[in-house]
Amino acid sequence: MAAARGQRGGDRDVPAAPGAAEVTMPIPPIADAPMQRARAIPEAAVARLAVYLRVLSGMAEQGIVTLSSEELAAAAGVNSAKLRKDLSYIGSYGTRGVGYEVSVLVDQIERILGLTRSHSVAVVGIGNLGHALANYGGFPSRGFPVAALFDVDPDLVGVPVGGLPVSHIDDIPRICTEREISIGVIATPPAAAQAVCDRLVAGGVASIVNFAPVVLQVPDHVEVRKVDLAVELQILSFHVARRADSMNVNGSALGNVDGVVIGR
Ligand SMILES: NC(=O)c1ccc[n+]([C@@H]2O[C@H](COP(=O)([O-])OP(=O)(O)OC[C@H]3O[C@@H](n4cnc5c(N)ncnc54)[C@H](O)[C@@H]3O)[C@@H](O)[C@H]2O)c1
Repeated sequence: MAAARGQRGGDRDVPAAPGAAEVTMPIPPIADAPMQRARAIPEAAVARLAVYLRVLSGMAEQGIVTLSSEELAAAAGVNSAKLRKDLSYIGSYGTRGVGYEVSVLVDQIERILGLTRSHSVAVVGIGNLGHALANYGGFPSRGFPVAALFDVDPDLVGVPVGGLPVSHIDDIPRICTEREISIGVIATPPAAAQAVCDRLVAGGVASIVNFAPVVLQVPDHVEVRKVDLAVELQILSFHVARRADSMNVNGSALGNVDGVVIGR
């Protein structure tokens, strides 16, 4: 059981859309980047850095050596001013007339995101979602090997999923400690999520991705990211409603959705 619980280390929704309210996050300690420890990066910018990294990695695979901020911004779907601001957080300003060196930028972003070493992942709840996550080949190649699977269902325990046998949840603390699991993914029904979270914390897991629609209570040193596709759909719905509403206003520059007045 987690001893001290509090909200500081509790759920944080994954930033949904560019332009969402920005929460400042301290850069985690990175052994080989001591100069950057003291700086803080807005949480939404951290999410965008991960997007830039994905785009840059694809470009590196295509043999692209340098690119301009406009090119990278277009490929990442953000405006170039925001991109330059994001890259300034990591001390990367590019070279006038040349742009950014792809390999250098990849290294810098990987260091800031703490991706210079791999983070072993445990998935708990091997149902529909857990099966998909366990079988997804994209995690190991991005530095997140799935190293443990857990479920409570006796029909699943011992059965390999994605090449890894499912273990019983009673073994979460021991196996997580032995396999040095750093990230736990919770894909159980909501009623089971808190107890599963407590077991992961007891096994030394300090980063949790929670798919269950429930707010988890965790000690301060534990970071929880809550992933909720329904929230993403609701945000899209909000933007659709906002666009439709502003069209109905017939040429007016303002729209009104559910009592919220939105400037265009
Ligand atoms: N966030 C999202 O976008 C999103 C999308 C889909 C599902 N979900 C959520 O993810 C969770 C899983 O959804 P699903 O469709 O895979 O459900 P599922 O019913 O197919 O699978 C749940 C699994 O959890 C296991 N389980 C039950 N109690 C457990 C416990 N105490 N410890 C360990 N395992 C336990 C079950 O045996 C089962 O294998 C649900 O909470 C669902 O609401 C979230």
